[in-house]
Amino acid sequence: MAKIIYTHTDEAPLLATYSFLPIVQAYAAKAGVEVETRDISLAGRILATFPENLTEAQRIGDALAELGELAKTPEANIIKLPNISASVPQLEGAIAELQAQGFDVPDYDASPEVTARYDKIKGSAVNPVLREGNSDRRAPSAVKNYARKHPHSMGAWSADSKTTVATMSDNDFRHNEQSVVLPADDSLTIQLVTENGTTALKEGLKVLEGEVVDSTVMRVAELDKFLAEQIARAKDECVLFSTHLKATMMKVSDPILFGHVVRAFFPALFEQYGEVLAAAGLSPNNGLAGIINGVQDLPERDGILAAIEQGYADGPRLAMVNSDKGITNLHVPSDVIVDASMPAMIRIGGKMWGPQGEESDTIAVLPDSSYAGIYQVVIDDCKANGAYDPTTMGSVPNVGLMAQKAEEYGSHDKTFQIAEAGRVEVVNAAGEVLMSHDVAAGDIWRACQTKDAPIRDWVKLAVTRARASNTPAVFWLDETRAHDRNLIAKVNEYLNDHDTEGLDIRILSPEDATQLSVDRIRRGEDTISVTGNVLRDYLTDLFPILEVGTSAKMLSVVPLMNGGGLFETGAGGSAPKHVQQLVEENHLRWDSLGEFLALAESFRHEAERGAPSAAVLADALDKATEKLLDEDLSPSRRVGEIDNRGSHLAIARFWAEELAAQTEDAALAEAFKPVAEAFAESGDAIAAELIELQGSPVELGGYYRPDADKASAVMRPSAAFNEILAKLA
Ligand SMILES: NC(=O)C1=CN([C@@H]2O[C@H](COP(=O)(O)OP(=O)(O)OC[C@H]3O[C@@H](n4cnc5c(N)ncnc54)[C@H](OP(=O)(O)O)[C@@H]3O)[C@@H](O)[C@H]2O)C=CC1
Ligand SMILES: O=C(O)CCC(=O)C(=O)O
Ligand SMILES: [Mg+2]
Repeated sequence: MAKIIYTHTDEAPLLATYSFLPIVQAYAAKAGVEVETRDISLAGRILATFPENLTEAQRIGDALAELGELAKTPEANIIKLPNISASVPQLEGAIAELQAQGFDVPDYDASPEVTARYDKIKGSAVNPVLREGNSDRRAPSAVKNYARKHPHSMGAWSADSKTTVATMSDNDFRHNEQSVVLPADDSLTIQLVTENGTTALKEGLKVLEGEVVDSTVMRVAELDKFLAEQIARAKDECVLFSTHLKATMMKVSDPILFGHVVRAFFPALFEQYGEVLAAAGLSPNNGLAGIINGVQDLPERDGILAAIEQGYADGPRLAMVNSDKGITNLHVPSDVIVDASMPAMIRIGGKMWGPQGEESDTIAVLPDSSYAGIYQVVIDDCKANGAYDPTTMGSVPNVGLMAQKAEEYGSHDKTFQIAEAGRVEVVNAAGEVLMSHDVAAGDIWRACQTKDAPIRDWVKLAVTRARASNTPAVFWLDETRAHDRNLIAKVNEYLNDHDTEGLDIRILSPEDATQLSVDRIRRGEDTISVTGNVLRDYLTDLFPILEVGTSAKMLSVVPLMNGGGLFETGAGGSAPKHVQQLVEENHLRWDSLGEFLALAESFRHEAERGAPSAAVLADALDKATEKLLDEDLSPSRRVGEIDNRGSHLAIARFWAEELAAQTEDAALAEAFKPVAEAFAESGDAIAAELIELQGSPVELGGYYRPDADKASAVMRPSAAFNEILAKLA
């Protein structure tokens, strides 16, 4: 039997799964397609890591490792929902919850060995394992048409907006980059050479012929100087200070950068109490909230809290995550994540929220300048020409290089905070020094690898998409960056392997590519962005959020390099604030459009492998999705209106109608006739019921690991709806 794996993840997408998966399983079974789940949630991954701490009954297998292997085989057909890439505060929260639920998992800092095991679960630990292919993310035409007909709100931009991006002009990752292309398979050593001797930071790093390896360093003395300047500048210019990092995906480097921002904002706190905080194990890398919670029992508590208050008083106004609750940009490193936070700011006219809940211009600090410039181009364009118009604007789909832990994605085990001044060298097996950087104590040094096969595959995917959509494609590569120069040479070479006759394919720096793309979207023209991994992440939130209001509506396909398919649902994350709304008022505004789009592609993939009924399911689902968009039945943000469950009802109903009406597969039509009839009879009443039940708090029995029965009861509250699905059993 054909088999699709549907991932069990976290937060809002997990809750949506409790409602949607039973529908999918019931419908797919009729077409001979089995849909199984695998638990890759943060809680599940923690439990799978510590079997020896659990009872026999509590143990679960390592589903991520299993799917990682599956992704390398032609059999793979995986639907991947967004999952938590946990920061340390999130990881500690999940551990505490599991302990309270009776799982005897150790504390994060129980021992260095335990911390090392947890660090493998931390941050972006799922996506790089499953993404054994490059990425193809775009807004399908039904979604673009919907946005043109029902434009989302866009804040106004004013020419005198003081919002700006601040980034380093030297001494950062971008400016210190060195890059080599390996002439043959090799084994590398990364070593720190100091006056006291040589220490290996990493040995036996296997590399393949044609692989691009780069290394770089962020010099923290210069970083601190830069941050102090930006804090003073925000105060002078009376704008909010905000910082936008990726402490989740860039799990080693970016929490350290975040910690520097916290220190820079509260200099007196760290000058006076730095040692006390360090002795109490409280690191600024994990945010202000951890420090405030952690000092409650210390004798220095009052002085420390006063120093924090003094920091707020002395500094500029800080951008807020939740001004009602006093949660600032610096409270938790995973609250403000650059890919989603910068577009959200741009969408509302270059504003963030200040301490009094006021909308305000901001200096957006992105310390490393590798990619920060693209946002300044967009901001300048909006200042000059006003906000974009979703009813007329073109689209910027993306072809992203990410397979086999390409570029920054794979840097985690090659990122080091330098203990002692000296020189970091990358040395090959023959003892030759390939790259070398002088470093000071505290500097952040990192290396990245990009294998040749994924680069070839990426170029091919770009040409394929340019041809299929008859759209110009731009490689966003910067000839003043060492890594990008190596990539440009490869792109030029590999383009020769393809028929590019009549295609418009260019290579431009990220800033020039942004300018070209925004000029074209204003004219209603589309431009494919072909980018490395970080820009893939940034652009697949930026353009969708501007074009269609959210990255939830993206089709996000990963053609796996060994022939399987990974179908991601949307391009956004797990939207923690949606869970809060469900718990408080029983309304889930998660939009499952990404799931609908991914599922159709996954069925199609199954059909190509010999399950013809799956193609019928796919086509009917796509038609149902179009109808759902047409009739505006996506979840509303407000309680008392259609939510995630109501939109699942709509998709189930339209999908059944389409299946009953089609003539390609008589058995399927027959099977779905009674279902369509049942929906015709009671669908409207169920829709009303799903709205009426909203308004009061609900109990899920856990945040990271909700109780399955409780979550299912909340997400499948309509007996009438459940009975209709039961007809298919
Ligand atoms: N692929 C993956 O696995 C990814 C995982 N993540 C993880 O997700 C978590 C949250 O990250 P964050 O940066 O806040 O990003 P999110 O995308 O989760 O949230 C940002 C905002 O995007 C909007 N949004 C995104 N998806 C949907 C959807 N399906 N339905 C409705 N609205 C949506 C919401 O905006 P609004 O409420 O304004 O409508 C939401 O508040 C983190 O743990 C992060 O690590 C992040 C990105 C990708
Ligand atoms: O892997 C992650 O942490 C986030 C990934 C992400 O944001 C994306 O793929 O768009
Ligand atoms: Mg992203």
